[in-house]
Amino acid sequence: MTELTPTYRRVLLKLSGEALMGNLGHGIDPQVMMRVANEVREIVDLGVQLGLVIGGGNIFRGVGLTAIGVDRVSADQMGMLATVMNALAMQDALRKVDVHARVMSAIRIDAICEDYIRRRAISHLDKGRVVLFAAGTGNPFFTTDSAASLRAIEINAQLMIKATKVDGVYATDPVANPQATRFTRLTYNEVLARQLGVMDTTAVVLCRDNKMPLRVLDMGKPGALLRAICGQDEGTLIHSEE
Ligand SMILES: Nc1ncnc2c1ncn2[C@@H]1O[C@H](COP(=O)(O)OP(=O)(O)OP(=O)(O)O)[C@@H](O)[C@H]1O
Ligand SMILES: O=c1ccn([C@@H]2O[C@H](COP(=O)(O)O)[C@@H](O)[C@H]2O)c(=O)[nH]1
Repeated sequence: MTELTPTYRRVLLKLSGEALMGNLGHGIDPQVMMRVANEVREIVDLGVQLGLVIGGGNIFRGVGLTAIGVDRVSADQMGMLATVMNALAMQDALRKVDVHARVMSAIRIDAICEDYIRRRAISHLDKGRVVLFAAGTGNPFFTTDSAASLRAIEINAQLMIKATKVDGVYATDPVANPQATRFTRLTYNEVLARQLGVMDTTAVVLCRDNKMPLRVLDMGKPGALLRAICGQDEGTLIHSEE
């Protein structure tokens, strides 16, 4: 077996909340959680500093709640709290596989986890702890993709990974159109011009303007994360113009 060497020293990984529920209709599938925790351990064991942002779509999404009459700001606050629950669950799963992890929340919930303070987050990363950035940006009307882009830039990550339910960026949504073709490489401007819906525009623009490379890959594919971190051609790479 060939030995894997990491290409990146510090990475921000965005995990799909929805993918955490596996085949369940809601919540967290413990098997999916433990599989991801083990993959994170492999990456940390290689000496890679890892920040995590987990979505909340397996519990609440603001837009879904407004559809049943919840005020948008309250709905988004519920969505952000859902991301805190996922982060706490992942912190626990990581502890079970002997990975030191700290949840840092953008909304103050200091009886449960630390507040997000950038310098403290970087200090945790330098000590080899995984930092779970919870509660998104702390503001309504955003998504965890935007939060992931923001944190990736703030911590000077060398790569952001969006691990999701599809194995890359396609010409059209592959869930709606199974014939769609996958890109191996794209620029952010191409993503915007073609209106490729894999990530919201705010997140795309933040990454583009701050030259943050992004790899989109399948969270359900064993070993995909490790291969991406070792610079292998996994999913789709999105980058700024050369
Ligand atoms: N051009 C495209 N290429 C790839 N996926 C696309 C495209 N357009 C839309 N999608 C959809 O984007 C989805 C991924 O983004 P989405 O924000 O919905 O999920 P997530 O961020 O992984 O989940 P969560 O919000 O729970 O964290 C895919 O499941 C896919 O159906
Ligand atoms: O900065 C943020 C991040 C998230 N939200 C709300 O949380 C849910 C869940 O996040 P997903 O990215 O959809 O998984 C989101 O729908 C928003 O309602 C937020 O308000 N601000």
